[in-house]
Amino acid sequence: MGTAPEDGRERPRLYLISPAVIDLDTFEMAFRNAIAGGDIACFQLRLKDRPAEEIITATKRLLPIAQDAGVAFLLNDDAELAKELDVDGVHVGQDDMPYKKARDILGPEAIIGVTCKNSRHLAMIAGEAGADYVAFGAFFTSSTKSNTVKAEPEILEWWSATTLIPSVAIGGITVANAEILLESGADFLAVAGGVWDYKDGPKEAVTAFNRMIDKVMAT
Ligand SMILES: Cc1ncc(COP(=O)(O)OP(=O)(O)O)c(N)n1
Ligand SMILES: Cc1ncsc1CCOP(=O)(O)O
Ligand SMILES: [Mg+2]
Repeated sequence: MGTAPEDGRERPRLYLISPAVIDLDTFEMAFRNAIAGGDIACFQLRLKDRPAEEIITATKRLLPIAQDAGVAFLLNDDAELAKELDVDGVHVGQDDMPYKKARDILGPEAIIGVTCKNSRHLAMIAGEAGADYVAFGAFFTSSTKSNTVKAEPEILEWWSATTLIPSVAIGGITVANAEILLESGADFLAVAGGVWDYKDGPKEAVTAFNRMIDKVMAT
């Protein structure tokens, strides 16, 4: 997913997250529309607590679409399934498989991100262990996930001043509230509801997020 160069800030990018439950036919259309809207670095299939068969079926349908568009494809939680399905990586939380075990399963090329909530300590541990990114949040109230810890934008400032390992900001992010996170140094904006529930549809949401990123980069 890239590391910021020493001579300046790399352009932040969008990290798309699926809804926790989907109708695959409907979602495939929404996913194609989102991709048509502009730059997306990464997609995480987060079918929360759904049967493996459902995740496998969805991955087989959505992975080629992501690959054609150059969007990295990650699974949530399950490194074994990520290996079996040959996707680009996995996101693990503090109650999931430990980072090290996920790395052992997936190998050195895989993208592995770790949830760090609002904790500098967890981020240091994940970064030192070799995580490809650390995820901070939830910065805002999320309609996708209820059991979250509140994070403050200052942690993004501190992280970007401390290390070159990319940060992912997550939790209730919309076009309307993303600016502070970008100004605070977020490398990626991880968004579900802010894209899928956008008033004008997912394509326009992705376009609007990219416009916001360009605006912040220009100032
Ligand atoms: C990019 C990103 N950041 C954080 C999370 C949350 O992971 P986790 O704490 O394991 O919670 P669940 O998503 O598994 O409910 C994430 N999935 N992605
Ligand atoms: C998985 C996750 N972890 C913290 S908040 C969240 C949900 C992200 O979805 P939304 O962008 O709709 O808040
Ligand atoms: Mg998890």
